[in-house]
Amino acid sequence: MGLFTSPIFIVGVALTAIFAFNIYAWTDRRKRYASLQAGPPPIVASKSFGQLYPPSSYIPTDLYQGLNIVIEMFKAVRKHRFYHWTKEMLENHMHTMELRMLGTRLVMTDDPDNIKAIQDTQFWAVAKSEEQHQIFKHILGDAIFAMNGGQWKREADLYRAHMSRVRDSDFEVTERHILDAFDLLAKDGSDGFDIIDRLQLDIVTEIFCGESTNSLTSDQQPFRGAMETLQKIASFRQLLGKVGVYLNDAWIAPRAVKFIDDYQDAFASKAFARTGKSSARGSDCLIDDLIRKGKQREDIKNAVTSILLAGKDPSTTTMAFGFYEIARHPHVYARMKAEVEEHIGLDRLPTMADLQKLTYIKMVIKETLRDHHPLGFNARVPIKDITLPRGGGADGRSPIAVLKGTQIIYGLLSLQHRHDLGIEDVDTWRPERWETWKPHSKWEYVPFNHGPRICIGQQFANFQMEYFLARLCQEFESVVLLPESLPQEGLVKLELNTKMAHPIYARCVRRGSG
Ligand code: HEM
Repeated sequence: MGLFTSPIFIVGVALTAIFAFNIYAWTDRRKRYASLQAGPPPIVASKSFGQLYPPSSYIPTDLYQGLNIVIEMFKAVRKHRFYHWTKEMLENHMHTMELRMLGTRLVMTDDPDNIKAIQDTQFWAVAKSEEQHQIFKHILGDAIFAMNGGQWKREADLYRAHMSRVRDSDFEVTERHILDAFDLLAKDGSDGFDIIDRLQLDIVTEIFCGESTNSLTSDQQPFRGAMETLQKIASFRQLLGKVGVYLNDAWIAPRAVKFIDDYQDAFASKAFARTGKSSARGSDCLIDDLIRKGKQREDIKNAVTSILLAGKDPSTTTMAFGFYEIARHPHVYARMKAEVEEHIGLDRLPTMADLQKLTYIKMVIKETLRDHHPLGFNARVPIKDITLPRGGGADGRSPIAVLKGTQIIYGLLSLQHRHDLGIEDVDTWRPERWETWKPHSKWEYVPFNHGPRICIGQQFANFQMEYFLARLCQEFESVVLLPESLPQEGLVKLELNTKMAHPIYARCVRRGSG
């Protein structure tokens, strides 16, 4: 065996190359920090969270550093305590910190000034990352959620025309599916989360994709099952950072990938068939409109699952947590019922003008969005070296540098639970707070985003949630949580959004039945 082929030589060369690369990367980063006149935020170093590496003494050992953090993170996710885990770290690191895990560096923050910079003042300097795009490819594809720049703006304009308002026909569609949902809710032992999720799926498929899935009237839920599998895998891949990008959903769940592909295909085929007929140019739903605007088959397939996720998941989570809280707080439900009886009565369906008068129900929704933010976290990547206003210096109030390509994760759930921002009983669900309280700044309450990338469906979502709660009050005398429901305060299941960790078993008694 020659010198150049001996294992010791090869290992030696590899180690020297890794070392040289690390030194180069380290020197480069120091230069860039110097030109931005700011350093990285505190770096999370150990299990105790208390120790920090001052940025200046940073040792170039990215590859293995952070293994302990990765292990802790997965333990927290398994116990549905990822949110607690990040919140504790953020509190111990002045609300902005750097995590180094398996070769990935990410900045995490729940500082309102940083969130303002990301969503508004430095909006064009940050983007949705290519890594996220790859990880969520089978769910979100190349549609609006993955787009950036001019392409995103054009797509958002197309969506806005359909999603930013409520049409008269939306009332009829919503009511029809709500009646199916109420039949299931009236049965003891059913899971409120499951019913609300099916309700939202049926409504959104009908309104935006032209045909309802009618999952409430079927025992088979293959689409929801496949989507849940892919969302779980994507969330897992996301936690693995760069390593996760190289995994492939099809290796882990080939059947779910195939099912979703076929499902998108079926929707696209029907939509092209509808819009292709010269006599009837399809319906006025979003999907048909996208085809009329020239979108190709692959765009339509991507749009189907994006629309379903955007239109269903956050509303489901909010409505389900709202339902859970109402079932635990009978005095809240009593006040909601009184409001509906006063402004609408029991004999007719709510109109848009009626919904505007339901100020207490609006508070119930606002409080649910505060206490149980349905997205929980969000992410962006700078497309050039930038500074964010907070997180540096001894008190965390000086700017920090975030280099191009670094993942920035911002915590919305933890932002809305910050004790130090002056919110009384911050961890208590209390709709009445909204009678006298409002956030100091709009950047302390961010359920729908602010800035250019604000939720396009905000008005539609509020309509759906208000209508559902008003109809619940008209239909059911009482909604009471059953003892078999496990407590789920602060627990969240990470599946792209922050879903409920456990089913909600409640007894819903119809008016006049008892
Ligand atoms: C409680 C319910 C909802 C909440 C809290 C919510 C929240 C959000 C948030 C925070 C974003 C920004 C995502 C990002 O920055 O990556 C977003 C985007 C979006 N939402 Fe919603 N959403 C809700 C319901 C809906 C509904 C019902 C629809 C459809 C009718 C919808 C359509 C969209 C769309 C299309 C986007 C993409 C906007 C873009 O990237 O420009 N949302 N939503």
